[in-house]
Parts: sequence; C-alpha cells; structure tokens
Amino acid sequence: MSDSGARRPIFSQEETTYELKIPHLKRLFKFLIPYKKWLLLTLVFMFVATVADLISPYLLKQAVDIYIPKKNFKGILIIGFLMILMLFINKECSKNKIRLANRTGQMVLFDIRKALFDHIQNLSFSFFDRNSTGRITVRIVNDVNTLNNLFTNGIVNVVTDMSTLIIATVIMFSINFKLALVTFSVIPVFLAVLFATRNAIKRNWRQVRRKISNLNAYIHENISGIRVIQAYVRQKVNRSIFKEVIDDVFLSWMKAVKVNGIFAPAVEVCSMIGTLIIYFYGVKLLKINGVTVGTLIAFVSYLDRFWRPVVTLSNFYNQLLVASASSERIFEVLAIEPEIKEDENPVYIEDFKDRIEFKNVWFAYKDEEYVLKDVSFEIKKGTMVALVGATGSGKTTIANLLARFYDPTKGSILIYGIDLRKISFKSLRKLIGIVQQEPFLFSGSILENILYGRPDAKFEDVVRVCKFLGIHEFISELENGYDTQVSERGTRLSTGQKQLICLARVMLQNPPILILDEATASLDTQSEIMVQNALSKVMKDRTSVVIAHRLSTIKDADLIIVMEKGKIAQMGNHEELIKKKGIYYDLCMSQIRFVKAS
Ligand SMILES: Nc1ncnc2c1ncn2[C@@H]1O[C@H](COP(=O)(O)OP(=O)(O)OP(=O)(O)O)[C@@H](O)[C@H]1O
Repeated sequence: MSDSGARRPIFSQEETTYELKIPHLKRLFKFLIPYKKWLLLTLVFMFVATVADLISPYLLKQAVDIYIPKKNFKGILIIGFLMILMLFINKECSKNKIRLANRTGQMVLFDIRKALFDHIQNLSFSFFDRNSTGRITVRIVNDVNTLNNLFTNGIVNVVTDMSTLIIATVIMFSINFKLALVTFSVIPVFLAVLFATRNAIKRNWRQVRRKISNLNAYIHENISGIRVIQAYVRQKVNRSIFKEVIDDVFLSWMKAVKVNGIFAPAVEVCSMIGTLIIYFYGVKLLKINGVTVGTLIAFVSYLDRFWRPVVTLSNFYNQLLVASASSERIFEVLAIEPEIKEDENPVYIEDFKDRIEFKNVWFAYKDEEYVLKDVSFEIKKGTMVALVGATGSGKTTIANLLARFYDPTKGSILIYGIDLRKISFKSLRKLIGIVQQEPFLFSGSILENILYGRPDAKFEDVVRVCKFLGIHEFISELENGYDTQVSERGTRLSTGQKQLICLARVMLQNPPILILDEATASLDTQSEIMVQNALSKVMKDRTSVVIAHRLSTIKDADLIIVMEKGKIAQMGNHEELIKKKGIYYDLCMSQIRFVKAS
C-alpha cells in the first residue's frame, strides 16, 4: 500500500467550545479561597509596585518644571534620589509579587490536580471503560497545566495592569483634563480594531488548540500501540500521517499568529498617534493654558504606561477562554459520581462461612444490551467453580460482578444471604482475591509490589508466601533479591515471573475466595506449568472461581458452568457434562483435536 493510500488513523478529537462560561470560572476561582491571605499580600506588593512606578513621571515633571529652570541642583539631586528609590521599591515589590503569585498559583494547581486524582481513583470501572488512559491523563495533566498561566501570572498581572491603566488615566486627567481628553480621542479607533480582530483571533487560536489536541492524541496512540505498529511495519506510513498532523498544527499556528500580529502594531500605532497629539496639541496649550514642558514629558510617560497593559489585558481574555474550556472539562469529571458505592450502613464480614449465590442476575454494560441473562448458580465454600464458554460469552463479566467492579442490572449476588451491595468494601476486598490475565506490577521493588495489599506484613510472611509458591529461590537469586526494582528501567521479568509475584501479592492477603481470570492465558508452556503448579497449591482448601480456556486445567472442578451468549448453557462436573454430550463435550473434543493436530 502506498503512503498516500494509507487510511487516516482513528484518534479522539475532543470538541471544546471556548465560550466564556462564568459559572465555571467562579467555581475555579473558589480554589483560591484557602490562599486568600497570600493573595492579599500579593495584591499589596502589586499595588505598592504600581504606585512607585507611576510616581516617577510626576517627579520628572517637577524636576523639568521647577528645579531645572531654577538650576536648583539640590532639588534635582533629591528628585533623582527619589526616582531611584521608586525604581528600587518597584523592582523589589514586583519580585515579591511574582514569587508569591507563583507560589499561590502552584498551590491552587496542586489542589485542583489532587481533587481530580482523588476523585478519579474512586470512580467505577464503567468510567474507565468509557475513557481511555490517554484522555484521563490529559485531564489531570494538560487541562490543569493550561490553568497554570492564569493562576501564576494572569490574575496578578491583570490586576496590576488594570490598576496601572486606571491610575495613569486618573493622573493624566487630574494634571490636564483637556489634554487628556484630546490624547484619548484615539481610543475609539483602537476599539474598532479590537472588535474587528477579536473574533478572528479567538477562532484561529481555537483551531490551533484543536490541532494540538489531535497531535497529542496521535502521539499517545502511537506510543501505546508501538508493538502493533512494529509488528505490521507501519512506521513509514505513520511518519507520513504524523507529518500531516504536524503540518496542520504549523499552518494553523502561523495563521493565528498572523491575525494576532495585527493587534500589537495597532496598539503601537494608537500609542504613537497619542504621543503626536500630546506634542502637537500640547505645544499649542503651552502658551495659552499654562501647560508646562514637564507636563508634556509626564504625559508621554503616562500614555506609554496606559497602552502597555492593553496588549496583556487582551491576552488575559484569551487566557480566560482557555481556562473556561479546561475548567469545564475538569468539573465534568469531578461531577461524575462513582456508580459503585459503599452502603451507608455496610455489613462487615470477617470470614467466609457458607456460599455465594448468583440469583437471576442480568447485566448490561450499556443501556439494555444484556451480556448476562438470568444467570443463577451457587458456589459452595471450599469448592472450585470453573467458567467456560466461547469468547464473549460473559465469563469475565461474572467475575467482575462477583468482585463488585460492577453491580448487576437486575437480580442479586449474595454471600451467605447478604447482598454484595451491603457488604463493606474493606471486607469484600479481604474476602476476595483476584488474579488477572495480564499481571501488573507497579514501579518499585519486588517486595513493595508483594506488600501492596498488606503494607504492614512482616518480611518473614512475604518469604513464607514466596516459598509456598516456589518463587523464593528465583527472587533471592536476583541481583538485589527482594529489593530488585521492577520499573521500566529495572530488571526485566518474564510474564510468568510477574504473574507469580502478583499471585504472591494476593496470597499475602490470604483471601478465602479466589478469582482466577485466565491467569495462565498469556504465558508460554513452561511458565504456565510453573504458575499452574503454584495455583493448584493456592486453590487447595479455598473457594475458587476459575476462568480458563484450556479445559485440562479445570477437569477437577467441583462445578463447571458452561456459558453461551450470556446464559448458562450447562452445569455439572466434568464426567456429568461429558456424558451429556452437549456444548462442553464439543468444546473438549475440539481442544483434543487441536492438541493432536499441533
Ligand atoms: N467494559 C465493557 N464494556 C462494554 N461491553 C463489554 C465490556 N466488557 C465486555 N463487554 C462485552 O460483554 C460481553 C461479555 O464479555 P466477557 O468479557 O464477559 O466475555 P468472556 O466470556 O470473558 O470473553 P473472553 O473469553 O474473550 O475473555 C462481550 O460481548 C463483550 O463485548
């Protein structure tokens, strides 16, 4: 296939409105409340810095009008000293203002990120089904990052700029009302430019953000799917698609910059015209209205201080738009309620004494699309129950419901008569241990990973569990033994070894009920034998629910449940089901034929 013929990849494009939504911004600014003292102090520094900055032109006016004509060197010296003092105060206060604003801003971002992280950690599996890891990460990292500018500089700068602008205007009008009025006659022209360009600027930057979002999504998808990409040798095709995506970002960026570029020169032109007016008109007033040379110099200085903040103020509007869009997405996540909640008066169960019952359980991941239909069965204490059936028949769903990752849509699951929904999370997690198909280890040491569910366990307990599972020797032989790091850059462990460490993690908790969801499916034959041996030991005298594709591993199960399209097709032990010559018999026969043929 030629590069040009390559189909575009499917990647998420998040639509963002970029409308200014005041309720979101209000909610966002509430995060500032705990830091109001710091904010107030920042504003004090800001105010002092602004006043110090605005006093200088007035001092200059005094020097030019009073002390220079009189050749009063002492006066000039004092003015000079005062101007240096003002500069010093301005710089010192600005420095403190920036430091405090950054500190407060970072604390606020930390709080928002923490709120999001805490909230997401408690959301139900259904949320993670609907949202990819990439998208969730974008919420916690990128969306919060986009608020960075607003909280660290934006708010303080805008207050500084607004006050500079207002104070400069007031001073100019109080020095000479007429001259100020004439100087500002250029403002309507500026406002016309502002309104003409504002929508175009907004539209173009929105486009840039959309393109950048595409770029992020494409990069994320490519890195997550790198194994598939390399397996299908898609690098060349992907490179050309990536170039297209990058070109899109570049072109939209350049377009936005071009439109944006109109604004700053417009401000400069207005400022320049204002200055010309001051000189042209001021010189006329010089003779008739008692306007002094010092007044003109001070006016030019104040006018400069008036126009400088205008550009930053318009940028602030953009920042608010971005913040409004990001906060909308952040609050959207914060508003999601976990679907699986602990009962208000949960029942604590210390031990598993009796049996588990699935009573007319129906379940749909979405709407009315039932993937379990009227499923009823019983798991007696100390027995091994196996779930078999074609792919997609609902085996994992049963395991997920038993672990209460989801609740049944209809019907109930009872642990000796108590509805699973009534049982406290803590006792449920103590009762049920799960070993999944894909072993997952956190970055850290092997010991930390084993202790994950019981951090207070003793090292001897860990060693005992590992000896029981037959992995103590292999771990001890590693360079750093139990302290060996298993992060990305750490020791590479085989999938089988990782699975055994996961099993040790579960066993340290010693749960009376064990769910094994195709725990050996992703292993090679040798690792499978190792893990299977460990599992046999672990399942002895324990209640277990096993999902396995290889039927030889579940032949000894006390109860085999054969699933078909979300329904129980057959139930019984191996001998009974073989005699019945139904689906189970067919499954066994097809596996035997497959083994013989291979
Ligand atoms: N998170 C999910 N969201 C929506 N549908 C899902 C989800 N997980 C599973 N399903 C659907 O539910 C049905 C049952 O899936 P389940 O994973 O329980 O089957 P299974 O028998 O365990 O399959 P396999 O042997 O392939 O693991 C399938 O049609 C599947 O597409």
